Amino acid sequence: MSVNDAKTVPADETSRKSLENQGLVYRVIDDGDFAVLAPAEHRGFLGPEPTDEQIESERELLAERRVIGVFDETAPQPLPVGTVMSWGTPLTIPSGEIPMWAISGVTVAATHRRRGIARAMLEGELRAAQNAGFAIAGLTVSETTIYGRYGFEPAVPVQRLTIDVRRAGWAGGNPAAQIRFVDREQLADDLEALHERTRTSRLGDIPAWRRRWKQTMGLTPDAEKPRDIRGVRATDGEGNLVGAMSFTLGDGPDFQNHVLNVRHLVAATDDAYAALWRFALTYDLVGTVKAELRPVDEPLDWLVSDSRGIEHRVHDHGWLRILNVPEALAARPLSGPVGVRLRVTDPLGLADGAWTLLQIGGQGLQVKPLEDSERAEVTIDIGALSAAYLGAVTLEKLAAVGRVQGDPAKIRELSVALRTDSAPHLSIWY
Ligand SMILES: CC(=O)SCCNC(=O)CCNC(=O)[C@H](O)C(C)(C)COP(=O)(O)OP(=O)(O)OC[C@H]1O[C@@H](n2cnc3c(N)ncnc32)[C@H](O)[C@@H]1OP(=O)(O)O
Repeated sequence: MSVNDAKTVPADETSRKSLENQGLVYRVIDDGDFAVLAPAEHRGFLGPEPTDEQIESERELLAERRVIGVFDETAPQPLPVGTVMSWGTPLTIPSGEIPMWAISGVTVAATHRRRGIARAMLEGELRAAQNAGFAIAGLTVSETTIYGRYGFEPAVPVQRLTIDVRRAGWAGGNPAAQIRFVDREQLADDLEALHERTRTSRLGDIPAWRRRWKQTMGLTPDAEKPRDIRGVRATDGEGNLVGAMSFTLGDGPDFQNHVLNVRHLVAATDDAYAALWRFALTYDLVGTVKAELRPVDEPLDWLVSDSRGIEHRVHDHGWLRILNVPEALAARPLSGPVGVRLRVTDPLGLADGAWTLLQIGGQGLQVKPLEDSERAEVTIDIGALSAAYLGAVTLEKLAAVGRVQGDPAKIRELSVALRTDSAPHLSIWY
């Protein structure tokens, strides 16, 4: 299925029936219902009631997505009591891209919580995605405790950096790229262009959308303090755009120690990367630089004089859920020769099975069903396999906590095969 066709996928019949048994209506929402969707979603994420202008500004994005609402027709307000949206998107993997079913905007009204509405919506999304031919689903989460039960696990970690700039110092020389301030509209365009140019070199990243960059630059009606947001672009010797950074400057303990918060930093060249960081770390009257959603293999430590001036806090960010094991594994090249009989367990019964994985020479991976699954050499649950899919966690580590069982030599063989050249990095929320 093309990634663009997700919007036409109908509401899942099993979830529709299970919610109907509770007197609830589960259905795909169309353009006419967007006026009630945005208020329900804002309420679900503990935000204020959106203005008409905000609802209108979200309409364009919602129109591109498959939106599900759960309605309680006895409720005095017409707002859905459950929401979820999804769309097809390319996910960067070692060989290029795989179509992914992205899920977002999962909310259940506080009046209807803990009676299985989210479970029905999530299981409905996974069945719909699988029926539509997607081999993998993904999401980013508000809480880490919600999605493991559906077979999702963190597969793309990121880190938060807090930099004491005076202690860290700058040791990265004088990069050639020129840094110049630009207005917010220009920087939204620059971030969009650079993200699209570079995302296929970041395992685990996905395309963004226009509204994402407008939000980053404070150009949507819900923006708080948009005038605090500044932007710089980096250009190379020929004047080509090679990097961009949006940031805010906040108060620190005193006037000489402001805090520079990096909202987004993207570079298409190593020189632009160094130039943007040098700009941030040598900003007059700034004592601390903070940055979120940075790659865990960020080379910044090697550009400063004292790497202990940089605090790293690694945390989960991109969560994946494989829906079709043979297709997901065959889509990404494994490193080196492999011959492993693998059994995958899946509590939801969507992707379980047993296969022989064979890769010899340059022929690519052959995945054949294993007749007698008892003969599997390695057994792994679907969440653990999803976590290891882009190489962020080794199977040895997952075996140490009981998520993988079997012959240690075969576990190691498959673990080595799943290794990737770089750490995955998802640079946006979705
Ligand atoms: C991809 C995204 O959109 S991430 C955003 C998620 N949404 C939010 O954080 C908004 C605020 N929270 C909510 O709207 C709701 O509380 C939701 C969506 C998280 C849960 O909705 P509910 O309808 O109450 O969940 P539901 O009753 O279906 O519970 C299903 C299971 O999840 C568990 N669960 C539900 N919420 C949570 C939670 N916050 N933390 C841990 N477990 C949870 C339930 O205990 C239940 O467990 P079980 O079936 O394994 O026994």
